[in-house]
Amino acid sequence: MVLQIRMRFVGQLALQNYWSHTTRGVHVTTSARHGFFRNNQNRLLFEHGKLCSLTGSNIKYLSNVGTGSAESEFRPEPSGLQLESFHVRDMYKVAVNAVEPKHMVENVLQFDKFPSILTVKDEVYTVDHNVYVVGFGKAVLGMARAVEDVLGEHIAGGILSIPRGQRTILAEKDKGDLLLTADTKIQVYEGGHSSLPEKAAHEAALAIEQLLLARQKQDLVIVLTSGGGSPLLPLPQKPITFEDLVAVTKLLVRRGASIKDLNAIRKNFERLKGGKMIDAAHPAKIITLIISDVMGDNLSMIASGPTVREQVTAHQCLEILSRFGVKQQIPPTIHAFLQQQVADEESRVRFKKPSDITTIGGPGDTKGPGKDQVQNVLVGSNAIACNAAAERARELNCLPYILTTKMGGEAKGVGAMLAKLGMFMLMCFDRKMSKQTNMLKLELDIVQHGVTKQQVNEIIKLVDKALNMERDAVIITGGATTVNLKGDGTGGRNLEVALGAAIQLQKFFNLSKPRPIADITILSADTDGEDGPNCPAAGAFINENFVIEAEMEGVSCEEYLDNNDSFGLISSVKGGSNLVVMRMTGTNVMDIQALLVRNLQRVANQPNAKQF
Ligand SMILES: Nc1ncnc2c1ncn2[C@@H]1O[C@H](COP(=O)(O)OP(=O)(O)O)[C@@H](O)[C@H]1O
Ligand SMILES: O=C(O)[C@H](O)COP(=O)(O)O
Repeated sequence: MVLQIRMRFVGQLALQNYWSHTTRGVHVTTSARHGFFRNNQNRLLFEHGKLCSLTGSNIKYLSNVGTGSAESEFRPEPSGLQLESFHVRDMYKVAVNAVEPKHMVENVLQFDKFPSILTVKDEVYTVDHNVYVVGFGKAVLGMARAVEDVLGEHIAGGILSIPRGQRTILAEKDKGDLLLTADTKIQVYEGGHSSLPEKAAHEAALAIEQLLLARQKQDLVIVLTSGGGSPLLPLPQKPITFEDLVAVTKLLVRRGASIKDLNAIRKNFERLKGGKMIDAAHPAKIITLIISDVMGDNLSMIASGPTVREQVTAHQCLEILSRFGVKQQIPPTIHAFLQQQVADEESRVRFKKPSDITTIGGPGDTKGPGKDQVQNVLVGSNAIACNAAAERARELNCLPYILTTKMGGEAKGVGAMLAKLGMFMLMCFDRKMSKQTNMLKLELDIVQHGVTKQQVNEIIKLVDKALNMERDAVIITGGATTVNLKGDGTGGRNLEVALGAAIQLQKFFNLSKPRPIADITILSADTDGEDGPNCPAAGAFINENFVIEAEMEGVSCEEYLDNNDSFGLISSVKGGSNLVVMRMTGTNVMDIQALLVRNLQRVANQPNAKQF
């Protein structure tokens, strides 16, 4: 059977072509150096005059690559996009659904109506129209709705500080179950959409402080915290002003400060963070329900630990400001605030024994006020999302391996590492390839990036198993990378991970002659649905062809990356079809990466491979 396909030229290509598809394969003649053909269903990609990839509604996998001739195998595919991209996106979406805030909170609240007893893990509370709810973060709206559903009329009041536009977006996405009830007693402030605090969030923080200061012994305060809570609760210590707080945050964010460093600063400079909320609510009891967006789920870090006591010293803050080279640029009020603290700390050390300087309620404190007043409960984390992604991978006939839920480091470097890992796995699938590329060097690079030797061995075993079981292999990672901002483009860390991966894959493919047949797909996306400020995408997925595809459209990945314009680039390639667009999800457990490496031998062995 011969299939004739009408094609149109894309880009400035001078191609002479003849393409027929028979039971045995695809035959191509081309004078193109680079380029691709595309019609509605099919895409042919050339590099250096050679056919290097073919994707389409029912054509994939070339077993012999070279100018003029190639064989293909039959495989059904949805709507012209590669199946792997559907798989990795599916894993990501299932992961996000698994950490939807409402059911995570419902899991830990057990309420007996008669006689009005609330049980949270091992703690028991008497409830009688005495519950106040405060919350700040990207996931607290759905969390508050769960509290409303469980405690109903017993809620006497409350205040939430959430990202701007979140209610509208969730309503538009048909996520009414994450919105508050019609007769809610909880007031909502919307403001802030990034690490930088905004005025509306400051007003929310002032209102929350007022609500807490008015609490009595018989009251129960439920504090809902989730990632993104820190910038949604800005309340500076005097004499620091709100504007000063914005200024110092801006300086640190631009220098690529991690959330750990930012939050250390916030705990010292602000009056509801680092456990200070316990004092504000005293003598009421507090239950804090937490969805984690920090690696390792350290509760004092999430939303800057409002109910977890930790004192950050002036010296620690000065070290952070120096490390990022911004010490000379901080506003004078902050300078004065820190100098005063240094003087206080020094006089305390001079006049007291070391055993006396333990912070009351801090680590090691057993008798400070508020010790029994607060119950901090972790209800959701990145690990839950990664496990769900792995489970989905199994359902999709892949063998998954969760490499880490603490993936940190510079975004594009992490992308490059994932690409190297993908190449390494490809060679494990097909040892012949290791003759073309130095496998040992790849392994060393991966280990240098923090993957342990034991993990490498486990990945090798995973690939062996995938070969035996005729499955594809998937590596799942979770965490949050950082970006050292230099340019003024639009983007986010996940888009930079994807671009870093694409560039690294292209380097391999340029070096390896002939160009290897590979199928490596890498997705990186933020579970909150928005990757970076003003970025309409959650992340992106790429494969080994992405850089060439970008070049075909006249754009250079490196240039865009240098300007931190990862969104600008990926949205302009193939109409942005590599973007993962979610809009706000109403949850936030950092990011997810999925690296899918196809077992090409499995595909070659498929019974329907020769149906065409
Ligand atoms: N143009 C950009 N390209 C890449 N990353 C960016 C860009 N602008 C900001 N970022 C990064 O985005 C991060 C903030 O993202 P955001 O979505 O606001 O917060 P969250 O960490 O809660 O997801 C910061 O780490 C910042 O360095
Ligand atoms: O933008 C930020 O600074 C982070 O989202 C902060 O996260 P956090 O609210 O957990 O501190």
